Amino acid sequence: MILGKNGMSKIYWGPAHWKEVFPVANGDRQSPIDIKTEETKYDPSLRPLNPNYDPASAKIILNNGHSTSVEFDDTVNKSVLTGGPLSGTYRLRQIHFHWGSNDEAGSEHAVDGMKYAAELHVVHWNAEKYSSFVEAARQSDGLAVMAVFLKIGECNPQLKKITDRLDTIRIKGKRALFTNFDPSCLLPKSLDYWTYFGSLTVPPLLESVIWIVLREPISVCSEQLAKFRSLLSTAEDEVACCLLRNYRPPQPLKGREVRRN
Ligand SMILES: CCc1c(F)c(F)c(S(N)(=O)=O)c(F)c1F
Ligand SMILES: [Zn+2]
Repeated sequence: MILGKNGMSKIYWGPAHWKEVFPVANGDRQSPIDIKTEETKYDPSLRPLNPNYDPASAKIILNNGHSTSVEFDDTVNKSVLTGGPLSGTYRLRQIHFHWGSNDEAGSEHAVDGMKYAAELHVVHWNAEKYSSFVEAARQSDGLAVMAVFLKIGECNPQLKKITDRLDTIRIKGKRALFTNFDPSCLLPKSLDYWTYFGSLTVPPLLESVIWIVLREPISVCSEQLAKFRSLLSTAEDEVACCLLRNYRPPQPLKGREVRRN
């Protein structure tokens, strides 16, 4: 672990320093990206997305200091994603969010330079080819992440199930039971998408993600976003610091193609 002069791991110094610890940060398939809609390519071979989730798979909601996530039981093929650009069955692992310090920015991906207020990531791994999430995360086709934009507007009643629990996991490391939840309730009406080959947007930035970015946003209101910002990035024994923003800026496309269905 490389520690800076302030005793903090360089990872916590933010995206500009990640390349010092993870050289892949300057790789050829980094995420997120700014999607230039005019340059996306229609691909007739792309199939409809087929998310199939069992609400009983939901287990816990937690604050890991970098985001809040809902973790699912991924020991069996109970909640899976198939179709779209994917070959085979990808098992649901967790969902988490990215947001900013105000409503003007917060999403990781951008569309023609425009950022949304926040972004939901639904993380899956290729359980057909690999025996664990950790192994899959090291393979070029190991992970599939569905990204959903959150646009400022009406309060979102489905998101309320999550934002109402955030005050019980304010401190980094806190977790709470969270079951009977089907993340499909957070998907927009249309499952039309853009897809491209990319990476984790958080360290270790592994280039193992097939990104599936839904074109239609869901709504979120300012009061709901304020609850995400009141989460703490610090643990019990540390000076409290709010998790005000946790998005990585767009990375160079490096010649990659973005396809659409
Ligand atoms: C469970 C570990 C994990 C991922 F697998 C992942 F894909 C992403 S992200 N932002 O690229 O979707 C995370 F932020 C993350 F923490
Ligand atoms: Zn993410």
